[in-house]
Amino acid sequence: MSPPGGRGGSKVPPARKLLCMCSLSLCLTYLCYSLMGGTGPGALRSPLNLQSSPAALRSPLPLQEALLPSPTRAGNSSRRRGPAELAAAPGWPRTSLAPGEMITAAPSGAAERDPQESSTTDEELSRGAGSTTTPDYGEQRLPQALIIGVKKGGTRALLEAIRAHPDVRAVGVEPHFFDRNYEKGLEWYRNVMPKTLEGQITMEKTPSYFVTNEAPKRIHSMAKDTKLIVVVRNPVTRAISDYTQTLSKKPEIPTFEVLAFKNRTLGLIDASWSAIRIGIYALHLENWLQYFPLSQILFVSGERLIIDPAGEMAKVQDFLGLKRIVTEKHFYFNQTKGFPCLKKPEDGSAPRCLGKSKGRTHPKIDPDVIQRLRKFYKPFNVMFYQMTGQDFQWEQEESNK
Ligand SMILES: Nc1ncnc2c1ncn2[C@@H]1O[C@H](COP(=O)(O)OS(=O)(=O)O)[C@@H](OP(=O)(O)O)[C@H]1O
Repeated sequence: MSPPGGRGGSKVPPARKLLCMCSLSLCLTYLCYSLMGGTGPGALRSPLNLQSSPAALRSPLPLQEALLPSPTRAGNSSRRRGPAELAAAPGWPRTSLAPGEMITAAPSGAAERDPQESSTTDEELSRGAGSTTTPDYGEQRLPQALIIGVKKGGTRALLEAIRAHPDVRAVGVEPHFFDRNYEKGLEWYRNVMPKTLEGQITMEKTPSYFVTNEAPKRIHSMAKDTKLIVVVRNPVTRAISDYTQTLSKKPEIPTFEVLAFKNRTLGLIDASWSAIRIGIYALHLENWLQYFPLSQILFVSGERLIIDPAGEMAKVQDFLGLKRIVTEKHFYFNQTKGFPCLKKPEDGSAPRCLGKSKGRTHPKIDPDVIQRLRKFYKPFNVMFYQMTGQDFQWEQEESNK
């Protein structure tokens, strides 16, 4: 049985596909128009019934190209040979965490720091680079693979799991190079990276790259063969998670229900609110496809990363051309946390769950608002499935509730 998030999960007849592509192309155009202020900034009623909008007459985005059948993933056929081939130790990683990193040793309750919660400073970056997982040899290299999003998708869980691989070295903090720190230059970026041996992959994660307009071009100009990983999650749940994070820092903000609408009586969703906008994955992906072929982007299901972390990690390792070393043996389900955690490493340190800013309890949201948001996202989700060739089954997931 192929997993719900797996490639080729949706078979759509060509004629329907074309029809779907056309209507979704129009609705994406309308969305761009709306965001640019065509109907008031970010105000959207329903993308599908606005195809007669003047903006729909011109389609700025080469969607046909994006919707072509996807080629075979480049990474699958070119497995890397790193030091792990020679010394593949089963069990938990030889990697250790930097002081102050956000993964906590569960029983000790040690201080955690979530880089997403606060801006990363230069000082933190240089500390992070030197001490994450790196012995004091090798070279600092620019990353060959990036986790580019999405915010609240499960990016931290994915990074920590892939860091368990001996052929991967990653920065613990988020460098935000391609959005906030680009003017500092590539040498600054390289200096943020841990040292690696020949054959090891350097990685970082900064979830805001996925929604940064300039990021694809910038990454492409650094290295056009950079492998990109996007962890996606049901956009409605993602929006609530995003809101929950903001609420934890600013308890005085209005309710989710208030922020979600431009005009609640008219049912106008406020797509200019970042919590909503980030979840329009098709819109952002279109930007990446101007620079990178689909075969260079791996989409990981945030939902499956929780229910089957080893399954998703197999796909990630294949994509990166790595031997499958991170397997089910590395995970256990922690009942208290309610999430999978990394098993006790062989060096005797404690098992590792993500910190308390991951897996927060979400506030209860008015079911009508949730319903309205589902309707809002549905056409964009369908478009995203078409573009990626993967059905993430968010609609099915919702109808089961
Ligand atoms: N193993 C494990 N442990 C804890 N949490 C997990 C795990 N796997 C995925 N998740 C989900 O990750 C969500 C946070 O996503 P990110 O790490 O991308 O957030 S951030 O953008 O870096 O702030 C977080 O969202 P919330 O549940 O809304 O807090 C989790 O649902």
